[in-house]
Amino acid sequence: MTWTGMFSESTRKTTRPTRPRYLPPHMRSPQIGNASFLETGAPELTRPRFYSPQLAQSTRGRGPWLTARRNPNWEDEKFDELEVVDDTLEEANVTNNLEAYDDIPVQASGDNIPPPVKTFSEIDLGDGLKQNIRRCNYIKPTPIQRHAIPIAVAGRDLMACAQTGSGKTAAFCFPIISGVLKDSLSVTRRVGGGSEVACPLALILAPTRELSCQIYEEAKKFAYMTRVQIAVAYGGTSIYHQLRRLERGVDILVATPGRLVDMIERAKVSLGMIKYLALDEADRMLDMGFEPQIRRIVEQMDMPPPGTRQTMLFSATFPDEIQRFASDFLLDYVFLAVGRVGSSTDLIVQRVELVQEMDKRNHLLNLLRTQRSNGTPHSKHALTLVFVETKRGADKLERWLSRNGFSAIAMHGDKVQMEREQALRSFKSGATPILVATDVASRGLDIPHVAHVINFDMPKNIDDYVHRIGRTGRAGKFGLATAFFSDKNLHLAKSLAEVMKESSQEVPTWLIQNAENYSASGRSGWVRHRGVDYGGYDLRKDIASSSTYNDTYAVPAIDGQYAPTFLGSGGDDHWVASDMNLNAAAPPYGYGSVVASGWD
Ligand SMILES: Nc1ncnc2c1ncn2[C@@H]1O[C@H](COP(=O)(O)OP(=O)(O)OP(=O)(O)O)[C@@H](O)[C@H]1O
Repeated sequence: MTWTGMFSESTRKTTRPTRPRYLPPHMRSPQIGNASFLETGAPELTRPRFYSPQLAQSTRGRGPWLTARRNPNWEDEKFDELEVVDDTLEEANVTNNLEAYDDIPVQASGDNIPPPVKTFSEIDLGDGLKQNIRRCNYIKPTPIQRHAIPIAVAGRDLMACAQTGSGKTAAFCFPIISGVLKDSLSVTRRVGGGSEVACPLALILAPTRELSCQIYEEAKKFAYMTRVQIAVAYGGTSIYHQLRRLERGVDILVATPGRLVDMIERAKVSLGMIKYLALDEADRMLDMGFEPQIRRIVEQMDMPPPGTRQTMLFSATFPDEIQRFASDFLLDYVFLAVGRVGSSTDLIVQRVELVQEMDKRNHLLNLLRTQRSNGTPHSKHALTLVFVETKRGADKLERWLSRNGFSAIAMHGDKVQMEREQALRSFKSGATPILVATDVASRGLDIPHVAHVINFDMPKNIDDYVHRIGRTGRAGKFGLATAFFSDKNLHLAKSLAEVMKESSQEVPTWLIQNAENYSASGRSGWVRHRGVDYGGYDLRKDIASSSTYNDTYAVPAIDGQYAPTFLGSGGDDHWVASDMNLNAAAPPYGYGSVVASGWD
């Protein structure tokens, strides 16, 4: 029986035949070709290669689509009984274009790397989890999942980089859930003096409240009916309810660092039993903002040391200095880079426009008007995410847009948590199709139907740019990203041009010119490490050049289809984009690494 067959059978058995079938986010109505709605030269995008007419047919006209929701009675929640919202989209094109990632190069380094798999069924994940993977309609693993899951299931520490929207959440959730299932299931353990202390086996840390909620929701789906207990702890909301929940026992705790430290200090959570530690957006978690808290949690509370616990770090970007920090938390780890990491996928059409600060608002209005007249004005599914630099700027732009006939809502760190959640809900549902946000929304959020990301203000660095635009073009779908580039952003010209070039985007001549002028003026701008400052590069290779350390191994072939290619042997072969010769073809990947193509 095929997976699809089994899935249909299980839905037939449901006791609520009138309820629509659960559809995971990536199977819901996509914005195919919505990057072509701008008149001003946006490339026509073609229908994804893996479009399924059968699925589209079977869902057409059914009306409601399903979305996950937070349910306080989580224990009673049924996988196929999640909240239903009305979907007015006539043509419910259902896509699964994950084949878009097929040709992505993969670099793995470390000792004795477990080989990748081609299917989920090749890995011993446990029946319950496998059934949920089918329920989620994850037919085949994405490249990061193909490589990372076997490494993690083998118990290895892992530092993994993969492009935004390519499925990293499942890549760390599956091994954790499967590991917890294999360990005897925990309940709240009583420690000392009769006080109730929750002792989770796994801890997943994320930088924002919204992202921790999202991971929690995902993990709950993956762990549905497995008896694995999952809870979430994040700030800005009542700690009392979260503590009550923990008292009922927890195996996997998803948390933001601040709230977790609070709970540990109140002796409500102990990390003494942790076997699995995952840091999502790991580079953000270890940068200057979070590093002291993370160090405290990982090194100064009662968490078992590296070697006793398994540690997994995931992000789309991994700057050198963060890798240096991170290696303190890891033991004999595998470094995995899927794709030329940090470069965004060519699923995202990137446009950059030269706009002076004072003209930005009018420029935005024109852009949105054009979008409205060319696009699908009555569809609430073409969502636009506008990034600004400051919280005040977000509020002001929200008001300006509303005054000018565009329904917009702001989200930033000065809003209370309820307002933040409300803004996100309103945006996700399409009720307010424009979200004006600060970087609080730049990382990890998986919002279906984000068709257009506009960098109204450019971010401080190119990593943030990559994460921001990664809110569109996810799970193989197409997206559009527009950047307003002003005099204030000259330091970003070079790295922006490089990111665009590497994602096969057309780089405007004026941008290249600006980058050259900036370099010529003696200022270095955003300096990239060997052409990959924003992306993934195993730092241990630097050690290798000054010692006998040799850490790069071929990724083993699968059925002869997976022929690794050796692309060079040292730093000299690397493409260094410093001369700004951006039109010269850069080697696709390098770093003296052994690379292999995507997953088939
Ligand atoms: N194997 C799969 N098959 C189908 N869909 C998948 C698969 N893996 C992940 N997805 C879907 O892809 C989308 C993106 O996944 P996810 O949010 O994990 O990306 P990510 O790599 O963590 O992105 P970011 O870097 O922005 O955090 C989600 O909607 C998820 O449900």
